[in-house]
Amino acid sequence: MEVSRPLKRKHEDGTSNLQAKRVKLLDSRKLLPIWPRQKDIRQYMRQGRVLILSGETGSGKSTQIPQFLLHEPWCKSGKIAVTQPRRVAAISLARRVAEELGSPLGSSSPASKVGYSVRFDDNTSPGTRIKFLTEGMLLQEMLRDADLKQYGCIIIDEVHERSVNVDLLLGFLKGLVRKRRELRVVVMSATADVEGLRSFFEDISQQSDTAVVINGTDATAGNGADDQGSWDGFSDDVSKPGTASATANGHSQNDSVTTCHVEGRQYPVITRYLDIATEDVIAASLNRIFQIHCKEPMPGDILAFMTGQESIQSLQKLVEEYAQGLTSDYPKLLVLPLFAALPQAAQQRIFLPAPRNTRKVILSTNIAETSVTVPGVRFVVDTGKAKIKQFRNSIGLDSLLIKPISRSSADQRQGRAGREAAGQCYRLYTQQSYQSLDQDPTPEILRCDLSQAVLTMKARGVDDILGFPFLTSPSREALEKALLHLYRLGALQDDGKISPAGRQIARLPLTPSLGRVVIEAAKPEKQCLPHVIDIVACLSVETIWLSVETEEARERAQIARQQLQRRQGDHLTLLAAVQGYTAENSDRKRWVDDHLISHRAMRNVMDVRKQLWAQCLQAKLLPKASTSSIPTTTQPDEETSEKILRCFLAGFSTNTAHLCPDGSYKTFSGNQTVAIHPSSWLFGRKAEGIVYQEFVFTSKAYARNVSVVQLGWLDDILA
Ligand SMILES: Nc1ncnc2c1ncn2[C@@H]1O[C@H](COP(=O)(O)OP(=O)(O)OP(=O)(O)O)[C@@H](O)[C@H]1O
Repeated sequence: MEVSRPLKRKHEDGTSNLQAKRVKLLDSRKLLPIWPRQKDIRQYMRQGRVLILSGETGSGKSTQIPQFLLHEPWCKSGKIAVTQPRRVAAISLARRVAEELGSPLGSSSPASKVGYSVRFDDNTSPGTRIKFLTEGMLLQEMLRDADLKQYGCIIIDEVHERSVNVDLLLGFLKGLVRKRRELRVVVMSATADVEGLRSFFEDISQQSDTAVVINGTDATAGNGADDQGSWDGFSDDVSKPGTASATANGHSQNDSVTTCHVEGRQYPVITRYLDIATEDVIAASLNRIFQIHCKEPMPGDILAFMTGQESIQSLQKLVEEYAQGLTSDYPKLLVLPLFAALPQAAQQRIFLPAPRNTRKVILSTNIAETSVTVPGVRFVVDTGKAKIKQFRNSIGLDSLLIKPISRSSADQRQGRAGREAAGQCYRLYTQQSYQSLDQDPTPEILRCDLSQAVLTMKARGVDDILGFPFLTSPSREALEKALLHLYRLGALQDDGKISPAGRQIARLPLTPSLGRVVIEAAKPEKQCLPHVIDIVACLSVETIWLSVETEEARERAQIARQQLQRRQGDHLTLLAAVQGYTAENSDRKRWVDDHLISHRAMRNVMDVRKQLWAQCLQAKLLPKASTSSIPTTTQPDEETSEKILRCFLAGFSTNTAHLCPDGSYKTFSGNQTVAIHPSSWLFGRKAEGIVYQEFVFTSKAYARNVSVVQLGWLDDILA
């Protein structure tokens, strides 16, 4: 008794805190533009199986729709999946919806109703009813359960981004709603192409044997009035069932596809443009951040959209330097970077309130562009640019290019202000430039290498790739190229079906090329998987090396990193860095400082290394572990070094080049000139052949992460 009483009280306190928060948040939920539409939306979902929902940013789509549907009779036996393009949004939305429902989050309690699942982090409990997950994770789940039987409803959020994964999901879901008559699908965004989506789903009833139109009063649907349990009442402010308001363009009740538009945003956002265009967006951002900081009252955090990790880190340095020069009359500034390669814990810091008398300045890539509400943000600074993945036909590879964003991306960015109060958005480009932007981003499926997408389809039983129902069909040539690439990787058999190796690759959270490297390294004749995992983990972050800008810093780095550098190139140098770091047991911080390596990046590498190790154990690519900790790999001898590089060659045979008499390098496929990037250890050195991980375009075509290969090794592979 003595022991259990305090525990019980703690539990009760925890529950009552959650409930108090739920009640408090209910008042703000009722003010959202979507709130008065909930009865309509529930009604649409009883009558039809697919709802295409558009509504302004901040109207309440991502947080409210799953809650509106949770207690519907048709949803009782299934979970609700809500997909997000990025993990940062999936996690923050799950946290918010758990609070709004008065539920613990994820695996923290069996009573939790809300959880999330992102790459390397499944935070759900057996009681999870609403699961936020990245698009890639839902596709991964389809490997185990092709019909997604655990779900009664799939919500595809932010569909306008048109990632390859979203297009694949839409194609699979079109087939699934035909097959599973009880499944409901909601597709939503602030800037969705509603008509295109409606006609995509239009024929789900016509072509189906099983599709039936579900009547709003039949036993399957029920009227729901008694089914709400402890759900927060909605009947106070809603319109009558079935009454479509002027803005709702729901189709007839016999139609399986319904469209609905939710009008209005909660708070206004004033948008300002530059009068004269600027090229130097870093200087313009710096200027704007300090103008806001010095003129605008507190509270009011700033969210600035930059192109990538490098521009974020440069701007962070500048803002911090300038902030030191401000007098104590001004509030303090807390700069928080946000980009994909940042560890999850560091990403989540943006959601914490700023300390007293401090203004948060979040410098982000487009990962905060959609779905997220960053508490405290009143000002958005938009550079109008983003790094966009694009397939370069000339070299046959994907590369990241800095490009102007679309108008819908600009509107999404603007929508990050005005979520808790009125906001302002500063666009660092002219109004004319905004007008000339494309309305929507080009679907990724039209601009990227499709190998991963095709492998995803093959692994989920789609043999006729050309017959797959794509929302926008990629070219036949692009699909054939992907099929050929997968065939060369050994992921497809002669008959075009997926091979056993292809299945293993599809289960790894890696590109097919890197997956092939891992599979190769596990072969008995190679046996270098632990080394390869160390290297692949390093390649998952943008770079582990701290940037060195001045000549003096470069010389210092040269000396500091001398012990780690390997004449064979960057892959083995990265391996030496991981080995040095993991072998250092007393002071890793000092070790990274001594070698001019980013501690943050290295911690991230350790995280990915751990996850990859676990996945390889699960896939039986590694022998069962005798200990739970990952051993430090040994320095590879000459023979092992060759094996490691040959593994990379197996995955990246198309990323190879040979030395020409004039000292330049020409790619084997495409005969393009390519230079070794200055960040590479091989920069300025000569080798008869090279293999590289990626192409970067700045002033010219550069190969990054490069290693030496012997031309003889290539004969086997290119034959
Ligand atoms: N983590 C949070 N902290 C504070 N308020 C939040 C949070 N998440 C959501 N909200 C509130 O709920 C509102 C609705 O958010 P929600 O994400 O559901 O809108 P949305 O229509 O999906 O927006 P978008 O199209 O921009 O993704 C926000 O404007 C904000 O007021």
